[in-house]
Amino acid sequence: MMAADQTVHGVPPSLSAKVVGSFAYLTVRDRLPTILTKVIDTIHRNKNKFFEEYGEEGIQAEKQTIGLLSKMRNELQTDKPVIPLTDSLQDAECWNQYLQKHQKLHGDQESVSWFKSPWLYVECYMYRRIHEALWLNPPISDYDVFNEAKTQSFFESQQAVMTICTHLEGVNSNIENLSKNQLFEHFDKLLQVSLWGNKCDLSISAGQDNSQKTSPIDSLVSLQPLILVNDSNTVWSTLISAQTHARSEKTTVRVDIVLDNAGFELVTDLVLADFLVSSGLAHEVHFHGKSIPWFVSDVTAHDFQWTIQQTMAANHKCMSKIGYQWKSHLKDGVWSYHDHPFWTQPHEFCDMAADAPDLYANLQGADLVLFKGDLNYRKLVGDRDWDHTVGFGTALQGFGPAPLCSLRTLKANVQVGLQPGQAEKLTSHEPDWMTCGKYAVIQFYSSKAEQKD
Ligand SMILES: O=P(O)(O)OC[C@H]1O[C@](O)(CO)[C@@H](O)[C@@H]1O
Ligand SMILES: [Mn+2]
Repeated sequence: MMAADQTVHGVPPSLSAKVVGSFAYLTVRDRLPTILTKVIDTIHRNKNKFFEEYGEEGIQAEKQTIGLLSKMRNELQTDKPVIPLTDSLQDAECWNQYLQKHQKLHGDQESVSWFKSPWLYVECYMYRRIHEALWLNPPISDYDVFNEAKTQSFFESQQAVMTICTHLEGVNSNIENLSKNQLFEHFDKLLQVSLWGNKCDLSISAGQDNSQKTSPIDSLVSLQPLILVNDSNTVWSTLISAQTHARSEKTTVRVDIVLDNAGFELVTDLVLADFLVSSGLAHEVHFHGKSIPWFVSDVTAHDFQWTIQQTMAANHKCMSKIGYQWKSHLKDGVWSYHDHPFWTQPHEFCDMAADAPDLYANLQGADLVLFKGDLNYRKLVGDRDWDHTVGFGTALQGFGPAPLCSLRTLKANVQVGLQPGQAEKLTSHEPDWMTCGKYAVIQFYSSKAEQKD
């Protein structure tokens, strides 16, 4: 039987809470129970709302959901085995098969547990169990327990949202007269705004306010040295060659954005997508979101529509104008929103071709796929204990449906593709450089000829 903590064919072990004192360990020991306690509090605080909407049934559902969540928190804190899902949702079978696969790998059921199993697996599992607890309790099955935090974070970033919309409006108003160099400069800025938008997630802060308070454009220069890998030139040349190819073949350029967080980050992604379309760099943008509430702040279909509605309804001329533009992009099919159960499963992305072949085939139709955020990065590289100098292409382990780029602020202790000595230097100055959210990467990979490693 293969031990999960061995390096197999050069692939290092998964990060796991079994390494006492590691970031994974501290997350499972401290941050996940804190998030669960907040979830329980939120449901309890909404008791009267449930009563008003559903009467006594709503109160019963609230109690039972809290019971299930407290039980899970106890399982987590006492390192109990991971148990199968009991709801009959579409993906439950797949989750249970994944569990069986891990049990077989270890030879016994006890060793698949909160602290002993891969961190990526158990952290994803916690969010799926939160969904199960609600789902088993109609009439509150569809309640998004993170909704309040997401809307609050959007409103707390209002000033920054207005600034970025005003900036975009200025760029768009003159876009036809811009030289290629000027276009690149705007592209580069908006790519970085979208990158730093990823600082604003609510999972690393265990649900505490983490919104954008300063001007997203003015801060770019001072943030530049904190980008540890910056492949924005390659991303640009990928788009330019896609454009040239599309012209000669009379086809279109399609960019996919695998979204991460709602709130300010989503606005920065929409701003980038708007620029891609208005500059003619892309003709179509496909957004990919989550089909269930996920990692506190991740975008669901509801958050996506809500954000566009709020932008339209804003009492600010540029913002509202841009909101209407976004709505018409959706109506015209220039933009589209997609979700797929694979995004809320625990798999590494190298499993996608085998486990979600339809999604893999879909992404193959893109000229560029942008993966936002930390969790997507962890899944791209399998959340494994890679040496920092291993190439991004190697860590992807065969995943590469299209040229891709990760835009990620570092919030978990995995990072590949660094120069020899770069990690050591960072560690000597700032031991928590991988988890403090201060550093970032714009990291590109393509299996085509221009690939980097
Ligand atoms: O929203 P992001 O950028 O994916 O960040 C969420 C990250 O926060 C964490 O909860 C930090 O441990 C990770 O699990 C996850 O990678
Ligand atoms: Mn997130």
